Amino acid sequence: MTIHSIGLYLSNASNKNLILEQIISNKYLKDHINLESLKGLLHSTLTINRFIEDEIRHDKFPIYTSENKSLGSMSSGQQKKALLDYLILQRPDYIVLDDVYSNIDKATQESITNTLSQLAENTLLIQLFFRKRDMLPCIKTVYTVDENNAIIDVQDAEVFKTKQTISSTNQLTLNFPQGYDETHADINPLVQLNSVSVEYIEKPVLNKISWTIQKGEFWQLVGPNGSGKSTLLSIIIGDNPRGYGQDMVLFGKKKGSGESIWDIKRQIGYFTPAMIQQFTRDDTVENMIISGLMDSVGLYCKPTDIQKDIAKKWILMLSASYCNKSFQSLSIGQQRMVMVVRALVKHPPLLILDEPTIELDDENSLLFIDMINAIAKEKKITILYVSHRDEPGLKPDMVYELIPGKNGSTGIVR
Ligand SMILES: Nc1ncnc2c1ncn2[C@@H]1O[C@H](COP(=O)(O)OP(=O)(O)OP(=O)(O)O)[C@@H](O)[C@H]1O
Repeated sequence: MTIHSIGLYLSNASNKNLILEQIISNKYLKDHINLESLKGLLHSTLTINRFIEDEIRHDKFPIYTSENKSLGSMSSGQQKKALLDYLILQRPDYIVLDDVYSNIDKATQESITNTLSQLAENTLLIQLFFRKRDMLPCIKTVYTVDENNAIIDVQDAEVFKTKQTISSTNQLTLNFPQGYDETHADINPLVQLNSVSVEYIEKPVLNKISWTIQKGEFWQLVGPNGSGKSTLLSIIIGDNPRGYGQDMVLFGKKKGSGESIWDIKRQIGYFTPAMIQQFTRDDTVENMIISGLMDSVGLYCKPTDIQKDIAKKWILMLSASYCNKSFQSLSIGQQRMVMVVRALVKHPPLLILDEPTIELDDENSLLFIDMINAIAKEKKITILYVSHRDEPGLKPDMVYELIPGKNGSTGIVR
């Protein structure tokens, strides 16, 4: 039997989780392929989260590597790779791949492409993807899904590839509310790390990292999976106890000189896509932005008129159409723009964006990149951007690269 792998090209308006559920229960694709009585497995962060819950609750560790004895102790890219290896060993009839390349470094992406191309010879692959360039070469047929989760087009993959991809308009002009950077005009450098080394139990991760981040710079932090990018961010943000005792000057204060974790957090606007899952209440865009002034998830006290006024100015900067809208009613791309504004509203000198374009579709990622470029152009807020993806159109001033080694990763500026 010849097996033809298929791709589902989604936009952010479609309900991916519902589609995944319906594929596995043989409802979604039943007019096209019969999956009944076939053994199917799901490669997704949803599956990773379920395995990690099992590790915590039931002490079960079926997925491990020579380096990591549990999924929970792996970096996000390592988790996705380890899950894929594990699923392949289960010899399923088909695997549903949910945004398979996100969080994965470039070298691993290549090896995954090769592995899946071979696997596709005798296993059905069903790939869900948001970005056209993410389509696996072994995909033969592409189903385009609309905002109501309906399949609106079935095309040969070669024909699909030739369809024009949306290109950036670069039309976004942002008029930032006045004085948004007043409170931190004279702090420079913002971050100075002097020979910072970090290890987890007997496992060196960072090796003598020295890095200075000046006001107004736009940095991209890169490095392969497991090289320590998240660890380095958590040291700067103040979320990692291994930051204590390190030689660092953060926002003009030497680490250990009596600063509180909140002193540091006040200076940083932080956004990573996983944060959106914490905001389940149907809040207005205005309340979401005001909650950024308080560093809280949701709003627990009545906002003052001044706070409402500040939020309004920021909403108008994005678009008047966001006024009085509920956050949940926005597209994912719009939600992410609101989340960046939420991170900016307290006037942080430093904005950290951790894999911000994951799961954004072609259109929304362009919108998002336009916004980051507009913020960077102002040169008022320092940006630290972490991503494995080269986004055409995104132009960081400098790149800090972590290079893994036996004693942990070292860093170079390039
Ligand atoms: N809690 C932990 N216990 C043990 N090891 C850990 C823990 N957290 C991270 N590590 C290890 O530290 C290393 C660096 O992980 P980190 O998440 O910082 O990497 P990363 O560069 O962000 O990776 P990715 O690109 O996959 O997100 C990895 O090898 C990981 O296994």
